[in-house]
Amino acid sequence: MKRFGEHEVLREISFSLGAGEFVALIGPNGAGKSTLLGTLIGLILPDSGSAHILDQDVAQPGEGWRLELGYVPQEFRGFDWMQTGELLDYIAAFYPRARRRWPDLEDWAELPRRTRVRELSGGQRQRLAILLALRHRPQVALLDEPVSSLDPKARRDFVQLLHSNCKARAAVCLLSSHILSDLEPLADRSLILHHGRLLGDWDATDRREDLRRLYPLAPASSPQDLPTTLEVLATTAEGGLLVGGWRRLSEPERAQLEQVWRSVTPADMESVFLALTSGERT
Ligand SMILES: Nc1ncnc2c1ncn2[C@@H]1O[C@H](COP(=O)(O)OP(=O)(O)OP(=O)(O)O)[C@@H](O)[C@H]1O
Repeated sequence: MKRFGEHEVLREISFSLGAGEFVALIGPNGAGKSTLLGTLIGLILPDSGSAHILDQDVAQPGEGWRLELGYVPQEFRGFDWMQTGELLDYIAAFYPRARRRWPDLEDWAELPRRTRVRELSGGQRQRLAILLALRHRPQVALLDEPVSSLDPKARRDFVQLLHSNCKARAAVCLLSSHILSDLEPLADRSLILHHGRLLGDWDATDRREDLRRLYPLAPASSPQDLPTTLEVLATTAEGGLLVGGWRRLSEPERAQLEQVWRSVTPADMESVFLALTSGERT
């Protein structure tokens, strides 16, 4: 739990991150994503509770743990007077020589080494923050909206690079973003945060196969008529439903249900996000 004054910003959140997982952290503005990431990196101290990544208690970092972390902040500030090359060399000095390079990431960033940080464009500044945080190929990458200022090609290439690295090195990657189309095809899991609570933690297969959006075909369609194996997770303003448990239905049950409800496949990340955060949850 984390409180700022009287405001409870994170509540009863529990999840674990395992090796090789590429996880999307999504939620509306003010949901608590940055606070959660700050807690995981050890920058923000929770008032109660604990957080573990790869079995490591983040409040009690063991020797070498910091070397295995990479954190991309939502906004990169400071070092304005330095040239980007100087800053990269300066930060590299904190890491052992063998950990200072990720050539593909450096090629992707295409940063002019002699330009001062204050003269970089917003997107270049974001590329610099990414390079500073990840060039040592950490085992745990925590990224707070790292792609919001990047152009579409840079965004796509970066997310793919990050994903390939995560899989090749069995690293953990937790990435918050509002651009769900980037994450949809790659995320193994999606965590949905709203008002400081974790509303959902689905792995991609569960979300695709087990969740469905249903829309009434007849005015008389009522959630009470649904098979009891289905769980209604949220209702939307248009009378639609987000349901879980689709996998457990037999073919005849699905056919019967589809006479009165139109089932929309798949329940993609965006529709699940919208139903849970703007619909009425049950
Ligand atoms: N240092 C602080 N002092 C007081 N309140 C804070 C502080 N940092 C964050 N908050 C509050 O905590 C809540 C969560 O903020 P947070 O930045 O974690 O949200 P977020 O999900 O990252 O939002 P966004 O998508 O807009 O970046 C907000 O209501 C915010 O006003």
